Amino acid sequence: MEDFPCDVIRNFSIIAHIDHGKSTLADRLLELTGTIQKKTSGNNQQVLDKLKVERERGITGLEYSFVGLYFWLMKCATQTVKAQTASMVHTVDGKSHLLNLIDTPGHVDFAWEVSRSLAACQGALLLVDATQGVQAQSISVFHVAKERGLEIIPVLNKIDLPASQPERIAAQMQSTFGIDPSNILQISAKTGKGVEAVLQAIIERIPPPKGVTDKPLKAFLFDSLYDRYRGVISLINVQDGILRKGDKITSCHTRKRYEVTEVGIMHPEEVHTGTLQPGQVGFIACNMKESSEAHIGDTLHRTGEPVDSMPGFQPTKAMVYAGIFPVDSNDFIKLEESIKRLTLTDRSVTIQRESSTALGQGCRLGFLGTLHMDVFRQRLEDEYDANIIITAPTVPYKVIYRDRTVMISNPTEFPDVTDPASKVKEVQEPIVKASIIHTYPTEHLGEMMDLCFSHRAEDLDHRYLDSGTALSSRAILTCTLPLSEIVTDFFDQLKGRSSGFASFDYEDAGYRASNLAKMVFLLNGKPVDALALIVHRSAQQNIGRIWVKKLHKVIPRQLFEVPIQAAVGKKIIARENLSALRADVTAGLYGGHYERKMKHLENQKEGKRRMKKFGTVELPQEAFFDILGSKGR
Ligand SMILES: Nc1nc2c(ncn2[C@@H]2O[C@H](COP(=O)(O)OP(=O)(O)OP(=O)(O)O)[C@@H](O)[C@H]2O)c(=O)[nH]1
Repeated sequence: MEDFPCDVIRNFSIIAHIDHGKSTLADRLLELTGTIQKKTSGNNQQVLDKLKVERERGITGLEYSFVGLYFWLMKCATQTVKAQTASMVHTVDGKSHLLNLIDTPGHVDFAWEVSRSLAACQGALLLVDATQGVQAQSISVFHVAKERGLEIIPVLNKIDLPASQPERIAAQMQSTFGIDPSNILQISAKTGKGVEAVLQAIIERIPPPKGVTDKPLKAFLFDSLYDRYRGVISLINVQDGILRKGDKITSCHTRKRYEVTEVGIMHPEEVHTGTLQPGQVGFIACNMKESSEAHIGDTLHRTGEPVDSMPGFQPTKAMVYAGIFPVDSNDFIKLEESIKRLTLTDRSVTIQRESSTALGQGCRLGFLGTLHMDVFRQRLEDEYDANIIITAPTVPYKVIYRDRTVMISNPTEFPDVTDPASKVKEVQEPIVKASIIHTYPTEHLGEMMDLCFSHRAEDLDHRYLDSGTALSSRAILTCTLPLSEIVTDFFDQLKGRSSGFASFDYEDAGYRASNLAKMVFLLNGKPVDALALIVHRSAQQNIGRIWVKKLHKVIPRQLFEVPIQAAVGKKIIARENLSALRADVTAGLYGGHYERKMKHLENQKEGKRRMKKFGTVELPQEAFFDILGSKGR
């Protein structure tokens, strides 16, 4: 490893949308540098695309679609299990260079990890499919890369396909990213055409890392894998100093100490080198037992020689919460054990025990986003054979009291904001900045805008990405949306309304005041106090989310979504508008799981009795709304 000082090292990643050819390009780079053998025709397995679930489902090669997107995100989530980082050596004019390809998850559910893995790079290839054009996910990752000062090498892929339109897509890249079309490389990762020029550009355009050998050891942890036998394997980038096998190291974040038992590079399989020099990228094993100990963005130093940690360390924060309950309550212990084992490999999930009157004992889990949640649920079912119900996802709310601020992630912890003694000043909800890129705007633009407005969009804007004819051009629509609006059915609706021709992405945009209302309604004839979050208003209808406050014994403490057939004024609704107040409980439980639980309970006498009471909610004439926290709306 001493043969590779900083000036011959290049650390880079590939930013690409699903199926734009990231794995194929990575394979070509590995082949051209002699890191792996050129494939024989019968062996088409991609080296860096190893994820089992993807192989089993034959996802690679799927046309761009939401199904593909789903599985691709699934891969992103499980990249915490298998990262795709590889080192290769490329010799130009007799001078050997060490090129480290560092993988980045491509979705903003993992925004923090994207930003951290890019922090280990000095450059990135921005890979765009010359038949598909720019997609929403690439834009947000591009901006993160740009903010970090990375050198971007734009690459157009799949130019071998007859449907490719390199000039048009290059113009799109110019208008979206401000890239000069003459800097764009045109390649076919499949046939290998133009890939040699990519290697050359990596060496010529990307600056080398700056590291100093005789400074104290400073290593940056950017990813980790979990190995059943060896525990956590951390992927690191040595910033300064030399890391050796046997070194005693300390984590800046946890202050825990470890002894380095293995050091090496991914080439692309693990190759033990015994040391890693400044600027180099590789793996270490150091008896870390749980993934939660390997904090992405952590700095490691030699024990007794402290260094400044990388700036801005933030632990991952959960943005979407849901309760997971066993269908059969006797299975709780087994379920909890499975969840704990699964979180060993996915450090970003938070767990808390929870119990519900109707659903029994369960766990409340926090996820980075809804897709992360779906991936976790699917893995729990597939890998641990768990038979579960998952409740409607909720987001964390910020309750601002006169003297303090409290984060609430469980509706049951919601304070009684209607009680003046509660001293609640305002309730805020998380919002995101959303981008939707879609084709055929003449047909779909109105639909997309409608969809956004019906989900409480604000600051809506749109512009065209290229100057094609109105029928074939692409447009980007941006707006702010409450996160709670996209945790339920936003993806499905987007897919339906755009006929699959839209890509969607979002990033965290802080919190804003939300509309909470107090109401009283009748449930099976009995008055029930409730809190409603008015999520959508129009002259004809108001959609409210209701938290049942004084719980009727039989109702699980869940969030209900109800259409309320009444107009709501700013402060209190006029009584005469409160006709035909009828609301059906529509989303008490998430997806098809609700029916499964019902079915299961139907087999139990007691359950039958319990579930029967899940009926129609009647809002009486006397129902009233007192909107709180409506500042600025
Ligand atoms: N014709 C053609 N097909 C390509 C090219 N590059 C990739 N493909 C095909 O496009 C599909 C997707 O390529 P991948 O390399 O798996 O794409 P990816 O970006 O890694 O996709 P994910 O792994 O799902 O993120 C595969 O069927 C490839 O064979 C190319 O240059 N030309």
